[in-house]
Amino acid sequence: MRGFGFSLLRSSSSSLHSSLAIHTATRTCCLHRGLFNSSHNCYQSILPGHSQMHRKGMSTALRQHIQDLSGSEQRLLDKLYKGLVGGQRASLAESITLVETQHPRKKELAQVLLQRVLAYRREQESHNGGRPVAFRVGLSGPPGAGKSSFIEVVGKMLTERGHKVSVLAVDPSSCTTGGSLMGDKTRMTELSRDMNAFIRPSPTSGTLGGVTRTTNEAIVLCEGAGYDIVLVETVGVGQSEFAVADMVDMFVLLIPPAGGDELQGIKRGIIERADLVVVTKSDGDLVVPARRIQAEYTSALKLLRRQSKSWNPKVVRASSHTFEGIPEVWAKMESYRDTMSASGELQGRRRAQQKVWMWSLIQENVLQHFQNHPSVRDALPHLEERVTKGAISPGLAADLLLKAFSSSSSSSSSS
Ligand SMILES: Nc1nc2c(ncn2[C@@H]2O[C@H](COP(=O)(O)OP(=O)(O)OP(=O)(O)O)[C@@H](O)[C@H]2O)c(=O)[nH]1
Repeated sequence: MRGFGFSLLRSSSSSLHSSLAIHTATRTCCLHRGLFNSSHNCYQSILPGHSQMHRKGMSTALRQHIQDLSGSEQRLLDKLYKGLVGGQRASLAESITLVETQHPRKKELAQVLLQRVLAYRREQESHNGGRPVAFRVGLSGPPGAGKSSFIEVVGKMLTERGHKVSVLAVDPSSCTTGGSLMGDKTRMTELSRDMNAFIRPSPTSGTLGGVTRTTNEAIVLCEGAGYDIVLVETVGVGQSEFAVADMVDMFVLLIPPAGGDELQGIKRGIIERADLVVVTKSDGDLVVPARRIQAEYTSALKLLRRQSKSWNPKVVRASSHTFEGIPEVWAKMESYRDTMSASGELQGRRRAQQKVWMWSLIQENVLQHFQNHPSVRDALPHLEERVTKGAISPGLAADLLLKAFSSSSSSSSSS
């Protein structure tokens, strides 16, 4: 029910828009309301696949969107959609740029495109016996763990085997500092030249919530463009690895064969989320420490609560330099996918992720509306100053701001 989940999700944020009376009745808002006011059946009516939709005519909800589009907007979306489902990389890149935009109208256009891609992907899934068309793998590890080297060799191996691989890199540093932990050097040089691979860094600004949304949406677009393996990479810093773990089928932790200090940054919580731990750089002099780390993590994992009824997390060693262990790592990943899919847990995980995604969107939107609300903006500098001087407590300041927000929201919505 992915398409349904997504439609509902957009409508939730839309309902917030209107109920909080943040937006006036602009054309943009009409697009939102068109979707929000549509009946439950309208959401379901966008579920039929692409060709079915064309046979029966477009769904009401989607048609409502399309009526509000100008001719040039419609042409742009048609061009992007056709290029994307036709597997054109340029169209995929342009579509991801559209979902990353901050421009309100373009954001709306991105949602129309996503609805169409979701409907198309559902059709693909139904041809696939209801099974997901792509395998989503999250990869995380401390800086220098060997992530890009690993993705490069695994990605090359997979494209040689006939897969289409996309790599989405989520860089948490871009959210806080505007800098980049991952983007400053050339990464995955060979894979980036491979015509069956698509590599895309996360946007360089915005909140983690924003990056989470755009990464989730980029995954949908990559799958629509025919990429059957989607790798989502992140550095093990901040909360981004938890966000990534919440958007993939399998979460893989990459650990270098380093001493205790270097491993201290690895959070216990994230080890619990790992379905597979790969000890990297297991070659030459590093084989001995790699074996030690493998043994340590194997015993540590035994003490942790099991996440799945059908899969026990494993710890393996691999070297991107010698290629030793790389095919075995992929074999473990396939075995995970098959086991979890057969038990239905994979599908269950995806369903649960839809809810997490919805709430992260709501959080992002509500906070943004709150911060942009005129009454909040007016009161904020003064209250912040009083809080920092210790004149009032943070709790009281928060209460006053929330009161200013809710009283003027309710008066504007009742007028
Ligand atoms: N010996 C050995 N060195 C490796 C291997 N894989 C990566 N390295 C080295 O480890 C260093 C870091 O590798 P990267 O692949 O850039 O690691 P990363 O995790 O992507 O690093 P960030 O981009 O900083 O997050 C480089 O100097 C690599 O040459 C390996 O399999 N064996």
